[in-house]
Amino acid sequence: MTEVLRATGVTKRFAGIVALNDVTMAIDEGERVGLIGPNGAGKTTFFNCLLGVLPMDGGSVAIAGKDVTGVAAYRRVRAGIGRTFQRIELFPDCTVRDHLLVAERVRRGTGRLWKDMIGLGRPTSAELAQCDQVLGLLGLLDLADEPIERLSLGQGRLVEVGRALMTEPKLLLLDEPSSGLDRSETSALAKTLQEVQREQGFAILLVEHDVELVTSFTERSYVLDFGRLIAEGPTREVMASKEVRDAYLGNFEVKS
Ligand SMILES: Nc1ncnc2c1ncn2[C@@H]1O[C@H](COP(=O)(O)OP(=O)(O)OP(=O)(O)O)[C@@H](O)[C@H]1O
Repeated sequence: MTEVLRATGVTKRFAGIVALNDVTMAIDEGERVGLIGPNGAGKTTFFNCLLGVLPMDGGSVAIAGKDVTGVAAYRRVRAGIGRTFQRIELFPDCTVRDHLLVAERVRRGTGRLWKDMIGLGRPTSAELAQCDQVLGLLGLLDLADEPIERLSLGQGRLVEVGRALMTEPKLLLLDEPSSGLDRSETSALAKTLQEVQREQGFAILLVEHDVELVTSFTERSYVLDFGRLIAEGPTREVMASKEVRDAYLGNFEVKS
């Protein structure tokens, strides 16, 4: 198995708070792994350290065997890490296809802002083909020319996933994809994600408060509490452990 992530001893402080304390995690290609813990445990901070959005105070990060500690975020994307956002970070007037095309240019490093600004930055046929392939995988092809503002929240989440897939990640970080979705929208999103993930073979690290989704979607989980890893192992065993239940299960949102 090839490792897509090895994070070792990741430590992050904000003023007096130790948000991450010596966190170590490894993920193999194609694995679906959960990262869970109560509010303020450090999950988003960990994502941001992996992505290079936040500098770390200690530790190292390797993506697909390449040490990216201290490396800029866009270079980490090219090394194989992708993400979706908890809050949908989309531009309401732009079409679904436009959102994906922008991401493709980030990966290739062919962002041509000056050309885009004077209308010369038309997408190439290869860019359009890749975009339509990803839209097809996610069942969004019929919506390609729709402005984002016409989409449901669930469809918007899939566009976020599509945008991340355009960078061809080996590891996709999903930040609370079920947030704001009802049970049936969450199940539909999970089903599509699972199908696409199986077909494409990338690994997923999922931050999620929805216990049902984490339990059904991930094989293994890590549990953070006050910035420390307090448990790791097969998700069902982790969820059943007393230490984990004591730490935070009372805070979990179980959707009916
Ligand atoms: N930019 C920041 N400045 C200061 N403190 C921060 C900053 N970002 C996070 N923290 C603190 O670091 C700790 C971890 O926060 P983080 O957002 O990573 O937790 P989380 O597990 O993602 O929580 P949630 O489930 O609520 O999203 C918290 O105590 C938080 O207040």
